[in-house]
Amino acid sequence: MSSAPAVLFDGVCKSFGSRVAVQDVSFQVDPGRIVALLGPNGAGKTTSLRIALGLVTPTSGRATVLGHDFASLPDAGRRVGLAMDGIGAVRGATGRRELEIWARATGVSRRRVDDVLGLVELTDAARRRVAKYSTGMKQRLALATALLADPEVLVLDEPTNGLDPEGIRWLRGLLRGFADEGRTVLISTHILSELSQHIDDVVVLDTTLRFDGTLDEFTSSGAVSVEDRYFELVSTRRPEGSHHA
Ligand SMILES: Nc1ncnc2c1ncn2[C@@H]1O[C@H](COP(=O)(O)OP(=O)(O)OP(=O)(O)O)[C@@H](O)[C@H]1O
Repeated sequence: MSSAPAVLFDGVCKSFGSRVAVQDVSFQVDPGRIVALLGPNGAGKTTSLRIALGLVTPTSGRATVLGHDFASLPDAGRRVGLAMDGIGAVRGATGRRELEIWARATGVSRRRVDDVLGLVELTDAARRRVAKYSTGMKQRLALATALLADPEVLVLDEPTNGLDPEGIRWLRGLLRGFADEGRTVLISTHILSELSQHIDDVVVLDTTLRFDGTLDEFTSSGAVSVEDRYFELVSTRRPEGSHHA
C-alpha cells in the first residue's frame, strides 16, 4: 500500500466563469483515516472531489491521490473506489449484472461480485432490477461497486442518504473495518448528526477551507457540539442561486 498521503490538495482553486467554487484549498487525508468533507450546499465539496478524481481541472493548484495526479495514478480504477451520483447506473440491469459489468471493466473476477454482494447484504436482491431498488438498496449497490476492486481509497458522496438507522450502523462498521486495514475513506456530507459516530477527521469547506483536523480538535475534546462548531465556521446565509440542481 502507498505511503503517500491518500489525498492531497495543494492550493486548489476552481472558478466556473465568474463564480468561484473553490478558493486556495490545501489539506491532506492520511491513510487509515475516515474523513468527512463538510460544507453547506454550494460550498465546493463535489467540485473538490471531482478535482481529486481528475473529472474537473483546477484553475490553479494541484490535487493528488496516492501521490499522483489521478490521471497518472497507476491502476487508478482498482486503487480508488467511487460512489458518486451519476456513476454506476446501467439501465434495466439487475444488481448483479451491474456489478458484473463493472467487474469486467476493471478486470475483477466474477467471484468478487458475489463477495461484495454479501458484504453489502444484497445477495438476496441481486437478481432484481436496480430500478426497483429502494434508495437504501441503491446506496448499498453503489458501495458494492466502489468496493469491487478492493481499493485503497474509498470516495463516497453522501453515503448515508436513504439508509435507515440500522443501515447507517452497518455502514459505520463496514467503513471502520476498511480503515482499520490501513485504507482511507473520504466522505462528502452535510449530515452532521451521525458524524461523531464514525469519523476520525473533519475538513470543512465553504469555498475556502474553514477547518482541517481531527474530530476531537473540531469539538475541542467534546466541549463544543459538532453542530455549534460547524455553524461557527460556515456562512449560514447563501446568495440566491448559489446551489445548482
Ligand atoms: N459545472 C459547473 N458549472 C458552473 N458552476 C458550477 C459547476 N459545478 C459547480 N458549480 C458551482 O460551484 C459551486 C460549488 O458547487 P459544488 O457542487 O461543488 O458544491 P457542493 O458543496 O457539492 O454542494 P451540494 O452540497 O449542494 O452538493 C456552486 O456555486 C455551483 O453552482
